[in-house]
Amino acid sequence: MSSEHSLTLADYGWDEQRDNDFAEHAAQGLVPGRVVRAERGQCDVVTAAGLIRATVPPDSTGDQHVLCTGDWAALQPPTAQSAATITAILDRRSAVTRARVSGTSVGQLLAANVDIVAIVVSLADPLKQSRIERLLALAWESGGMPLVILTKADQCPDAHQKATEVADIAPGVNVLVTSATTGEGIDDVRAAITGTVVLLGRSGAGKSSLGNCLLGSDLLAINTVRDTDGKGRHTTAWRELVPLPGGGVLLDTPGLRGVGLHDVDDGLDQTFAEITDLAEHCRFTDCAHQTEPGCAVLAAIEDGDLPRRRLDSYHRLQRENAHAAARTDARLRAEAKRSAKEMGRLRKSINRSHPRKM
Ligand SMILES: Nc1nc2c(ncn2[C@@H]2O[C@H](COP(=O)(O)OP(=O)(O)OP(=O)(O)O)[C@@H](O)[C@H]2O)c(=O)[nH]1
Ligand SMILES: [Zn+2]
Repeated sequence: MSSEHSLTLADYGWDEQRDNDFAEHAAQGLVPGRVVRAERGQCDVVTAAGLIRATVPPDSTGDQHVLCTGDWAALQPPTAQSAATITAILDRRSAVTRARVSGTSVGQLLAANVDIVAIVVSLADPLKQSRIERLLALAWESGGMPLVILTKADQCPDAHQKATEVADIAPGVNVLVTSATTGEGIDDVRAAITGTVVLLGRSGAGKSSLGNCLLGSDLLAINTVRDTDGKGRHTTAWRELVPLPGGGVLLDTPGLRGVGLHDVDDGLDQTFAEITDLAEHCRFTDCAHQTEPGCAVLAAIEDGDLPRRRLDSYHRLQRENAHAAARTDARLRAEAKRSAKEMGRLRKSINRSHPRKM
């Protein structure tokens, strides 16, 4: 009996509101589960009966359901004849999305239903403010609450000075100083975590080390999990979603190389909240804070109240975001051209292979 079986769905973040919302699915004999790892067409899901593997059929338009770690789903439970099947994805309360590295117009979902988006930054490396701002925009946009966790404090003589610098570019965001080596700040992180937390940061930032600290001795439970699909098979599954001993759930993403922005207008406004506030006092409501007369943002720079770098960074990220939006528009136009005939053919073939309404 592994410790896996003493866990309940509540340990994975299931709550009363979800339970209420699920009533209509439950009436159809479906069960809830949370995706701990998603692949194309298949995923590992934690249900009240343990971890199972489920298939993910195409949705009613023929597109693959885009499932992601952290999603809650309604499942048709497995039978002697067939594997479990995902029939619906429950409404996401939040979603972390980035532009795809390939530069296509569709965003890539990194994590779903996260309450805290923790940006992990190593103090052993020089601070890259714009990188933090970029991740903050992504975090704000997700609908989760951003948090900055500075790691490797033991490698940095002026860790708290650095924390102040980071706090200056992260209005409204809690900034914590930690070390996985000395244990500094780990309790602060525990105290700051509610619900599901995702760690975002570049490779080597110290995410795994931090995760290990938070997990304590339960870490080994990550890799060995019993497959309970009723067929008695035992498999080893790599999971990206793990309950923390003191409460909360850790969502582990693979190290991020490039993080392109995708549709983050609001996220940028929250990241640069002091600029957004100043902008309300510009003479023109559509002021771009470039050369306009009566610009309150430029006046603040002039007065030394706002660093020039902050505005430059804001403009740069806005431009990048606008480019991503233009790509999306181009894709939507191209999709609209797809012939009705093609769509009809697609639908027929789906109805044949999946007679049940999704
Ligand atoms: N001195 C010191 N080193 C640390 C600390 N945390 C992590 N490291 C080291 O930094 C390196 C990278 O740490 P990881 O935890 O693997 O980083 P990561 O962000 O998970 O990296 P990816 O898995 O590649 O995304 C390892 O050599 C760790 O031992 C710390 O608090 N202090
Ligand atoms: Zn202005």
